[in-house]
Amino acid sequence: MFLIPQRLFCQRVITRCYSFDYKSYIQRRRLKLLYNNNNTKVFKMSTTHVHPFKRVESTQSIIHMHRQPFKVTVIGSGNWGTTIAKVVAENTVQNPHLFAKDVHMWVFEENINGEKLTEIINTKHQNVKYLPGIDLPHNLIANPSLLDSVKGADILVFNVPHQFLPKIVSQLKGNISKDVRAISCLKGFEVGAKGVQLLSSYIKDELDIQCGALSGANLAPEVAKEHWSETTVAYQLPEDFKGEGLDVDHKVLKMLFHRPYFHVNVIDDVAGISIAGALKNVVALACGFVEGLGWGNNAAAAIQRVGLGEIIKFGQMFFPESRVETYYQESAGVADLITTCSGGRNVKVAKYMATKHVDAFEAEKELLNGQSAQGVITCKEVHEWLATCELTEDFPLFEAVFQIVYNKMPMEQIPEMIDELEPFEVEEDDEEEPSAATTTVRS
Ligand SMILES: NC(=O)c1ccc[n+]([C@@H]2O[C@H](COP(=O)([O-])OP(=O)(O)OC[C@H]3O[C@@H](n4cnc5c(N)ncnc54)[C@H](O)[C@@H]3O)[C@@H](O)[C@H]2O)c1
Ligand SMILES: O=P(O)(O)OC[C@H](O)CO
Repeated sequence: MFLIPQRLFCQRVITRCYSFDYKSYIQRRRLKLLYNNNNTKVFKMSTTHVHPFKRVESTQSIIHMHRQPFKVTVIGSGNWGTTIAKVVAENTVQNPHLFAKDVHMWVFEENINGEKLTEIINTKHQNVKYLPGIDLPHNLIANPSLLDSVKGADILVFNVPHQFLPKIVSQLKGNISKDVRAISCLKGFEVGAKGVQLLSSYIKDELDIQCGALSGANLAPEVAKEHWSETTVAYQLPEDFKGEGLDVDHKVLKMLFHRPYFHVNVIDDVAGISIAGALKNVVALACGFVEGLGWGNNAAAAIQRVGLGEIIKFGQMFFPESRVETYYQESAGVADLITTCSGGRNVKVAKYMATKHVDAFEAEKELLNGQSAQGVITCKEVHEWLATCELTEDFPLFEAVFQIVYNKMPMEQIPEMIDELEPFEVEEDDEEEPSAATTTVRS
């Protein structure tokens, strides 16, 4: 009696989800109705590969029949916060078996010509200040109350400029169940008593919830206009993972963020994607300086080459769990460095500093209408951490950016500041009298 309607329902869902996506066919799995430990019916994926030109079930077929749909809240409503909220709200409508339709977006309330920004978003369905001209789904609800917006949420998507995170987290402390799962879309670090911390680790430690990250080559205005791009989501299953169909896992996250115009790859390397995302903003400032000086593409490429080296070195030194492959294989790695250095806000701010002879804060204020160039804060945090470790000389580009932004060091001196003065060892001739085994010289 029970199985018949359930099968019919299942077939209807599968029919809706047919796809002809050739590229990802090898990742697809046939849907199987299995029994879990509690003898409840759940759907799992078998390892059978499906022919690319046959109709296949997409990952949308992952259904759980015994759990309420996940309720999702986006914390933040800036340029990227609103864009990701749009992506998420589009997916919750299309996957009602998996997600609750309505997505709350916490908005730091402000008045726009006498009207509240939340009211404008909820009536005109546009964020006129931070993402003008983009229509938002009607199931995206702007909420000015942080605590009300997270009430009953199963998944929190953090997306604010990282300087505001500590205050938000302190307000949430004690008001969040430890079963909640989170994804941080922020790019930056937290530098404090615990040393240099990933923002996902900071959220995890402060709120006692599992937290992954989303990062990629994603200029928000392009994603908002639904121009194709890729991103990387990284998430590790928590120790108290409740099981497939019952808890957030890689498949659920793919369904939450993947759109036809926003292709998601889900991996485990939270540290790798977070380090790349935070530090590329510092490199982008240096890129903006040389571009603003009119030095052209060769100089910009040199900055990116040195910058990538320092990003990888930073990761290896302070987050040995991060994987070097992530930096060149994932959208969150070198691809993000390239896109940010081509057209991001950090590069714009730095170019403006070079051409208008203003400081970073003035440039940000004059150019960005309340948005944030995160490299300005990150270069200071990185400097503070490296100074604590007495390692500033090992990261000459990061240090040069800090000195230019905070100590008025002339940006024209970048080439000298980042010149690689690596010591190298010269073998003594075997036949000569033994003296010191090696001599250290500088190039
Ligand atoms: N914009 C992009 O293209 C992009 C893309 C990928 C990642 N990111 C990252 O996403 C994160 C969020 O960036 P964004 O572009 O959404 O923000 P943004 O730069 O547009 O910043 C504006 C936001 O900050 C909020 N704000 C201002 N004062 C505040 C306060 N006192 N407390 C709390 N919030 C306040 C504003 O209300 C607004 O929502 C950043 O770490 C950024 O690096 C941005
Ligand atoms: O505009 P930026 O410089 O903050 O960069 C935006 C994104 O991080 C690019 O992926």
